[in-house]
Amino acid sequence: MIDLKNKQLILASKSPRRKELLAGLGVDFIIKTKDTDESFPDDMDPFEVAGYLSKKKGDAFAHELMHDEILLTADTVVILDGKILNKPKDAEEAVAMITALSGKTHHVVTGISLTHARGQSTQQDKVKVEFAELSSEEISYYVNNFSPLDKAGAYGIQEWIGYVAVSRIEGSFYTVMGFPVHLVYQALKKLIDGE
Ligand SMILES: Cc1cn([C@H]2C[C@H](O)[C@@H](COP(=O)(O)OP(=O)(O)OP(=O)(O)O)O2)c(=O)[nH]c1=O
Repeated sequence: MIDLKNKQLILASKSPRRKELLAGLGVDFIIKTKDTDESFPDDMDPFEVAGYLSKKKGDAFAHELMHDEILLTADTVVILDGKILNKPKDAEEAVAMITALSGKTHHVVTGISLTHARGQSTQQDKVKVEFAELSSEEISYYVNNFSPLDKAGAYGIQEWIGYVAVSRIEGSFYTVMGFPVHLVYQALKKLIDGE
């Protein structure tokens, strides 16, 4: 459905979920990765951080882009009580994060950026997620049997914990998973059609 018109789409992400979801859109792309600094200003509104970091990931590649290349970058943050929960550094922190999310409502924001020779566009999508109360046995089971360490907020909605804990979401499931496919589709179409 999206004709890239001889443009080369590059997904700059190490996330297997982003690769899988972009492939599902039916566009051809290649993957390039690089470690980028994911720091942000202390006084930044937490709800602006995902867009800011997706742009920053794009900026890290901007000087290397050829004129026919479009670079796609993304970032996901989990926000609980006005504070960002990053990726946990170990199992103990993962347990603490999920315990904090248990029985409460949080937000997940994913930002996406398209960077190309003529500029850059960034958008964000915000989702409200309600978690049921989880027992400490359930939390330990998840942390010991799945991979919370590469996920913002220490959970993957697409995994076991998503089945048992997520009682309600307002917004796109895919945004929580780290890739708002509907926004990517619209942004790519707009960029290609606008030329
Ligand atoms: C909340 C949530 C996050 N996640 C993932 C999505 C992201 O991969 C990760 C958040 O980390 P990010 O820093 O957004 O991305 P990343 O470092 O994994 O990948 P990149 O190379 O693109 O920078 O958490 C899920 O898979 N499911 C979920 O339910």
